[in-house]
Amino acid sequence: MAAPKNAFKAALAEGRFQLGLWVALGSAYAAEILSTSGYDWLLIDGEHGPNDLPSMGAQIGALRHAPAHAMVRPPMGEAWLLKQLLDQGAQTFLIPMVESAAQAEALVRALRYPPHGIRGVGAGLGRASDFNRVPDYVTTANAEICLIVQVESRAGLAAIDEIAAVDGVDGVFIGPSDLAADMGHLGNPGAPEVLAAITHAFARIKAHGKARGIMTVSLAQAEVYRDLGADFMAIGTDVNCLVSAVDGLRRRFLGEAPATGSGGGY
Ligand SMILES: O=C(O)C(=O)C[C@H](O)[C@@H](O)CO
Repeated sequence: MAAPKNAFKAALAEGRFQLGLWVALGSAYAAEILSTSGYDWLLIDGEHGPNDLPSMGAQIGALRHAPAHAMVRPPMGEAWLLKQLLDQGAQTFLIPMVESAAQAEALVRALRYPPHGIRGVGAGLGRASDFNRVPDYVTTANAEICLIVQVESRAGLAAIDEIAAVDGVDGVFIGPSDLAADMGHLGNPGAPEVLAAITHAFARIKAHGKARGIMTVSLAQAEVYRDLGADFMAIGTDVNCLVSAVDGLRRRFLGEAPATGSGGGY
């Protein structure tokens, strides 16, 4: 009996587009509610959501047997935290603020057992091995790890080829909000200069045979990114959907005009 198959990683390898949703409420209950909404993946946001290891672990558990695959974003790509999240059962990681091949190589090693990495052996205590009920977990886990690195700065763009070329990086996710901020377009991820940078980045990622990822809360922008060749994309967040639904409900009942705009530029 082996480590669970990573359906998201397999889909990317087969070129099947994967539709996602950002999950930042920090609630396992909310994650479970969303897990059967038809999205291929849900991003458990430990960078901007009110999350810690226990809350991320609970959300990983809520998605364990769900149709939607759990993608986990830690606040930063620290090996000690990745080790804990791996043992909690996470198999797909989105690591923010990657700006060099050396950083990407260190992440590859942090997510794998020796001899291919430095992951400490202790999954027998965790959900990853079904609490030590999977006898072949440690010898099969490496193959089911999916590493997505975030490029979201000018420095990261300058190193996009070296980063995408790293063996063990399965995909590169462009963070439009932080990239826009670093490019001088804070709050305006749709700026033409940012779109041009994303277009270039996608071409380079594709040239290295890696998956292209991105997120937006604008359906119009999502069409643009899809046409650019996004292989996996989040098209909204649980927080925004909750706010717009409940605020809109009250306005409609009271006959008020709908809210204008889609909120800030993150
Ligand atoms: O830079 C970006 O854009 C991202 O990385 C996504 C944002 O962090 C997230 O806040 C979207 O809600």
